[in-house]
Amino acid sequence: MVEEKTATTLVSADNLTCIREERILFDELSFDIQAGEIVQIEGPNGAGKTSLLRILAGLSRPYAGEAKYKGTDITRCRDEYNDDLLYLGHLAGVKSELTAEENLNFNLRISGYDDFETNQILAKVNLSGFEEALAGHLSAGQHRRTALARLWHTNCKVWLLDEPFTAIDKKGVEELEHLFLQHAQNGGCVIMTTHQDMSIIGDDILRKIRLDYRFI
Ligand SMILES: Nc1ncnc2c1ncn2[C@@H]1O[C@H](COP(=O)(O)OP(=O)(O)OP(=O)(O)O)[C@@H](O)[C@H]1O
Repeated sequence: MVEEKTATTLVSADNLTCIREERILFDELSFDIQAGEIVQIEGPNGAGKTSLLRILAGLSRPYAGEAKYKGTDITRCRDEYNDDLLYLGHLAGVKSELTAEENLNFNLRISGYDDFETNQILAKVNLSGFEEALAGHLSAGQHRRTALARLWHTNCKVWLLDEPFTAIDKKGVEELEHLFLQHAQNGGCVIMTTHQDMSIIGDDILRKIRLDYRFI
């Protein structure tokens, strides 16, 4: 029984505590996220959602507790975890001085991919005709789509996404929801923060982890 659970657990929080500026954002937070799950970290502004995602990504350290990948502290399996992790933060690594195509090309190459058609991937995020546009000249939604494009070409199982729907129109949100469902069905997991209501991923599918801050 225990073996079965361990086999499908991808990401775990094991008694995570995060303190910022003398404020406990979360305390002894524990959960396991299985392959096939779509998870929303929810809570008010400042509750610690981004802080939690950054800890799960290994970008910052918790005050106490461990973030784990397949049952191992992520600091002890960093190479394997990094190979399986796609993290898209607020700023999402899009450089204004590069074109949409150059940005995607760069992001896929530093992730180790060398066999892809940037134009085909950009078409999936509705950026056909904008391949040569400087990212700094794109609209907010198009800029965000440039960052999100790499979700359409990845082998990473664990997707950690900070506000993926920001500035994305209704149709784009639905397309992303379909992609998340497909990723979960293929054995991946999606862990995201969002204040956006979803229309395709219903409450029967979506798992919510709520953060509510309190003071020391
Ligand atoms: N490196 C840091 N140093 C000091 N304080 C920080 C740091 N990172 C985050 N904080 C503080 O921790 C709190 C939680 O920030 P966080 O970005 O995790 O919240 P959030 O739940 O993602 O908020 P939002 O919904 O507004 O995006 C905020 O009050 C923030 O100012």
